Amino acid sequence: MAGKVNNFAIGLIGMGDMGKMYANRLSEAGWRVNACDKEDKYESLCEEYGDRKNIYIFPNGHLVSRASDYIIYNVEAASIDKVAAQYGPSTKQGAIVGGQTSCKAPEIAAFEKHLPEDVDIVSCHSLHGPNVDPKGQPLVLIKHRASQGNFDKVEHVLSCLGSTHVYLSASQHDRITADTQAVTHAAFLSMGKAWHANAQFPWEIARYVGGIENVKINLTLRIYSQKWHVYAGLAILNPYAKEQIRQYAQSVTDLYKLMLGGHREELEDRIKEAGAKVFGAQTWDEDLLLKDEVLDRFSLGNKPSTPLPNNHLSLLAMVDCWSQLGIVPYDHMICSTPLFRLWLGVTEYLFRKPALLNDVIRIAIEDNTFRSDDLEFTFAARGWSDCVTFGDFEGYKDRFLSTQNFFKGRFEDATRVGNEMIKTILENTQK
Ligand SMILES: NC(=O)C1=CN([C@@H]2O[C@H](COP(=O)(O)OP(=O)(O)OC[C@H]3O[C@@H](n4cnc5c(N)ncnc54)[C@H](OP(=O)(O)O)[C@@H]3O)[C@@H](O)[C@H]2O)C=CC1
Ligand SMILES: O=C(O)C(=O)Cc1ccc(O)cc1
Repeated sequence: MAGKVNNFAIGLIGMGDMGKMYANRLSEAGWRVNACDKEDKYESLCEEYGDRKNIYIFPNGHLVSRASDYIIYNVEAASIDKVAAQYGPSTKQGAIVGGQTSCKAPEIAAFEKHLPEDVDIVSCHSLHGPNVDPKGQPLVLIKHRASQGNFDKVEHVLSCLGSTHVYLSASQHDRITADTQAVTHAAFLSMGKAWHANAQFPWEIARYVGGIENVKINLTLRIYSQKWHVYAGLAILNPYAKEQIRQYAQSVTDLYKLMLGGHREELEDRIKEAGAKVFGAQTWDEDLLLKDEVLDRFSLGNKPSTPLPNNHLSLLAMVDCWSQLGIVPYDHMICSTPLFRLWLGVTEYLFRKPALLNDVIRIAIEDNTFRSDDLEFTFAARGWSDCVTFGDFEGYKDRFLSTQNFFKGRFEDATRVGNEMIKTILENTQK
C-alpha cells in the first residue's frame, strides 16, 4: 500500500500520555489526526496543538468519530464502556474502531455493545510506556471483527511506530499480559508497599544498595511515579490476572512460612524444583543477561563496602509462582514489556549462579535480621491480591497513592537513573 490512503483520517479519543504519543507519531508520519479529550480540555489542547501540522483538535468524541476513518480510544480501561457508549453511535459509516487500553476483554465487550454493525473492530496495544521509543517494542494487533483490507489499513497506519507487530486474539492478549504485566507490577508494588510500611528509603540501607537491588528500587519507583489507573485497570479488569496475582501472593506466603519455620530442606527442594521447571529447558548464552558491573552503576545511594545479605523473597516467589502455574516466561517474550524483561533478567541472574542461590537459601533460613521486612512484603502481596480479587478500584487507588506520596521526593532522580539503567540493560540484552 503506497503512501497515505486517500484522505484517510485517524481519530484519537483520549489525549493523555499515550494519546499524545500516538498523535505525535502518526501526524509526523503524515497522517491527518482528529483528536479530543474531555470537553474541559478543549481549550488547552487547542493551545498545545494550535500550530501543529496534521493535528486537528475537536471538542468531543462525537465530532472526532464522525470525521475519522480509523478511531482509536486511548482512555482509562475502566471508562471504556462509558466512553464507547457515548461516542460509538456517532462513528462514521464503514469506519474502523480500536482501543489501546491495556486489557482487551472489557474493551471488546464495549465495542460489540455500542458500535454500529457496519463498523469494523481492530484493537491494538503498545507494550511500553509513553516515554519509551516504540521502535522494536511489541505492538499487539487484534483483528476482532474486520475485513482483511481494513486490518491491512490499520497495520499500514501503525507501521510508522516502528514496533514489532504481534498478532493475537483478545483473550490470548489478556492471558499473556496477565503474566508479563500484572504479576510483574504486583511484585514491584509489593516491594514499595513493604518499604513504605517499614518507613524505609531502600537506597539509604546497606542491604538494599548495589546489584539487583538497584533494579528493584529503580523499577519500583518508576511504577509508583506513574498513574494509578493504568496499573489498577490492567490488573482488576483482566479476567486472568486475579489467579496469577493470587498465586504470586500464595508463593510469597508459602516461602515465608518455610523460612520462618526453619524448614531448610523443604525450602531448598521447592526453590530448586521451581528453578528447574522454569529455567531447565533454557540453553544459556555465554553471558548472563545482567552483570554486577552494569547493575552497580545505577544506584540512588552510595554503595557500602559490605552490602548486607538478602534472601530475595520477591524473586524466589516469582519463580515459584511461574512454576506452580506451569508458565515458562520465555514463551511470553513476544508480549514482553521492558519492565518484564528486566524482571526476568534479575530472576535469571539469581538462578544461574548456583553459589548465589545457595547463599540466598542459607540466609533465608539462618538470618533473622529481615523477618520484619519480609513480613511486610508478605502482607503487601496479599493486600494487592485482595484488592484485585475483589475488584476494589478505590482500595487500589488509596494503597497506590499513599505509597506514591511516600516516595515522591525521589521520583525525579529515580526516573533519570532508571531511564539510563533500562537503556543500558536493554541494549546489552539485545545484542
Ligand atoms: N501509560 C502507559 O504506560 C500505557 C497505557 N496504556 C493504556 O492506554 C490508555 C490510556 O493511558 P494513558 O494515556 O497513560 O492515561 P491518561 O490518563 O494519561 O489518558 C487518558 C485520557 O483519556 C481522557 N478521557 C477520559 N474520558 C474521556 C472522554 N469521555 N472523552 C475524551 N477523553 C477522555 C482522560 O481524561 P481525564 O484524565 O480527565 O479522565 C485522559 O486525559 C489506558 O487504557 C492504559 O491502560 C497502554 C500502554 C501503555
Ligand atoms: O512496562 C510496563 O509494564 C509498564 O509499566 C508500562 C506499561 C503500562 C501499561 C501498559 O499497557 C503497557 C506498558
